[in-house]
Amino acid sequence: MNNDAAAIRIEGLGKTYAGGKRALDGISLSIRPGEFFGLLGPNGAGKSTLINILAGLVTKSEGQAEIWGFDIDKHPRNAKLSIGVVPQEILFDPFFTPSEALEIQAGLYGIPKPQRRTAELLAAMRLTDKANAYARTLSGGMKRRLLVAKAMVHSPPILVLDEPTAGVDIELRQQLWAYVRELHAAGTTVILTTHYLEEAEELCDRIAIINHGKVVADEPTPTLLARAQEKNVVVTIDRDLDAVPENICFDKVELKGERRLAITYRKDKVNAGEVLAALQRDGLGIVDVVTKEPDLEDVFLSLVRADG
Ligand SMILES: Nc1ncnc2c1ncn2[C@@H]1O[C@H](COP(=O)(O)OP(=O)(O)OP(=O)(O)O)[C@@H](O)[C@H]1O
Repeated sequence: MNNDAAAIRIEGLGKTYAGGKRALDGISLSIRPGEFFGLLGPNGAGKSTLINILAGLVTKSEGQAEIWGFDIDKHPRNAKLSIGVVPQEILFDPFFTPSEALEIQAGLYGIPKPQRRTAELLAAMRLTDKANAYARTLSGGMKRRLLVAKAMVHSPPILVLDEPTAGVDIELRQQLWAYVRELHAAGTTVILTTHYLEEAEELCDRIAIINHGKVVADEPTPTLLARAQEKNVVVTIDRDLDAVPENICFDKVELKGERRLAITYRKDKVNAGEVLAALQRDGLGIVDVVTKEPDLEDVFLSLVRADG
């Protein structure tokens, strides 16, 4: 790879499935080497289609994609060697053991026996005890870990995780992230699709949001968070209220107990001072104010809503 090359470069990528469904509609993205990149979007946004094109499992309809500097059409073999994908679905041959599954996978990539990492990957995924157990006897979490190990047999510089923690319990999720973080710290570029927004917020340096097959945001995580337009404040006032005060400053206001108002306002339209002044104009004294920083969920919803 050239020094200036992106880990992944996607230009005008489109996919129309047989039957006419337009799953990707002109996606362009550039992911830097070493980045921890989050790909978010509602169900059906096109995330898996995008990943499956990169993995060589789905053919694109138009556009270009390069993996580690290798065009997926011109250099499919090198492109494939540069990426490891942990798929969403757990699919294994139930009669192979984890050890065999990793050996077979390494064989598919043409990795000579002495260079295989089977024992090391099993240990990293805490599967050494299960090395010789049939895959069908593994728990859901163990199967998930085996998928990560399978994606790493050829030591790819890029690891893609397609919703790896869906249905995975918290403890296991944390183990999985600890390992992925280790890989990332060692230089692996990580791309993660997830529905768990707090997970993306915690792990990813940069996040792209796709909706209806288009990129609606692609920014460093803090910038994206700052873009949330909805702000929430909870104001405690000095008297009991039996009705909610209406004001054009507020987008939404809810009574939380007798003296607490949860107010949502758009920070591009008003500031907190104006919101509080509006309450004071109604004759309400302000005892306390608590503000909540927007989380990714807020940003995500406001962007997806803006996009229609
Ligand atoms: N093989 C296929 N044939 C026809 N349509 C498909 C096929 N695979 C996906 N689609 C459609 O393309 C759109 C994008 O699907 P995709 O699986 O890429 O979305 P996603 O963002 O990964 O969603 P999810 O989070 O639910 O996995 C959806 O409308 C889906 O129904």
